[in-house]
Amino acid sequence: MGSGEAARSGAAAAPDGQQGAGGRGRRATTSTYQAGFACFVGRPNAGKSTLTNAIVGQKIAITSNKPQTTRHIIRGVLHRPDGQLVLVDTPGLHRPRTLLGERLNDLVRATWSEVDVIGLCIPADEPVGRGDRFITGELAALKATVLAVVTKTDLVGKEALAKQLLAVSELADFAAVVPVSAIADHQVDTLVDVMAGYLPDSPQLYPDDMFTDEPEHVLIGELIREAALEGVRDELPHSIAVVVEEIQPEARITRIFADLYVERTSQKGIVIGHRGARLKEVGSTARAHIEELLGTRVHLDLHVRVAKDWQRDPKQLRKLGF
Ligand SMILES: Nc1nc2c(ncn2[C@@H]2O[C@H](COP(=O)(O)OP(=O)(O)OP(=O)(O)O)[C@@H](O)[C@H]2O)c(=O)[nH]1
Repeated sequence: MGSGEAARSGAAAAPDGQQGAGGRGRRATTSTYQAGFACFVGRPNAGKSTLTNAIVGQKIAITSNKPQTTRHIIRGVLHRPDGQLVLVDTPGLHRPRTLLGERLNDLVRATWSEVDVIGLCIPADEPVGRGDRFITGELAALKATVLAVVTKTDLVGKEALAKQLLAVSELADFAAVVPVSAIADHQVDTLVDVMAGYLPDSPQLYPDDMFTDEPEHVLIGELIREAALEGVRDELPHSIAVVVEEIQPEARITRIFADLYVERTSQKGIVIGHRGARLKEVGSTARAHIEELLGTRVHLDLHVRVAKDWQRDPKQLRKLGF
């Protein structure tokens, strides 16, 4: 798979240094600088966002226990003395039912074709299934090196994990199969080492102090959306979009004006809550996270608006940034 390295499998199989010189995705045998792009793919809920966060060590991608909450591509830059691993976060590939679904799939494929290393995430606690086979097939034609990452290993015992590693390694000729638990912080560093080993020789891609190249307003929008979804995911799983209209930095405070879009008037009530209690809570939760992100005090002005059936309307989708 990928650039044709010898296939490796087995727990935490690391790429070795004996695979010849040069070429994309080859491990350098010297102390050269390696940098490149990587992403995690996998079925919804496989643990991609949680793993990305664990690696970058910053709350940049939104996670939830409901599928398909990751919408924007968010990069995290991991700085190492010998290189840079740039993580790109993608939504899950899924059967498109709406225009939003189709756009998301296009976005996913576009990302896949631009990265050097892809980690296919398969949870340790769920059997390898049709979805995993489908994604594996889609990955086969790419130039990237593909690793399998068996996620959530804290949820299973040793024996079940061994079986899962075997089942996963039988799916395809992965460059490596790495078991990992982002939540228990088990093997996360090993995974990074393995991924970094497949990056091409390259000059530094981003300055040392850069952790993400996502525009501030997108990150802020994600933090607001995450806060707004808290507790109402069952009622409105994919019906909330956020547009940050204005960010005004002042001497001691940053003023942020944002609109929260729902699809129907009935949903507006859910988001606002009794006498505005929920919206107030959403505002203070989001504000705390934004203050952390920006390192300043924040005044957050939230408005809830209805954009009828925005998921199906191309004009609305464009306006909402899709
Ligand atoms: N126990 C355990 N749970 C995990 C681990 N990693 C992720 N989870 C949980 O699995 C659920 C899904 O995780 P996400 O990181 O949102 O999954 P995702 O693949 O990004 O999901 P989509 O955005 O839907 O594609 C969340 O409830 C996480 O808390 C892990 O290592 N151990």
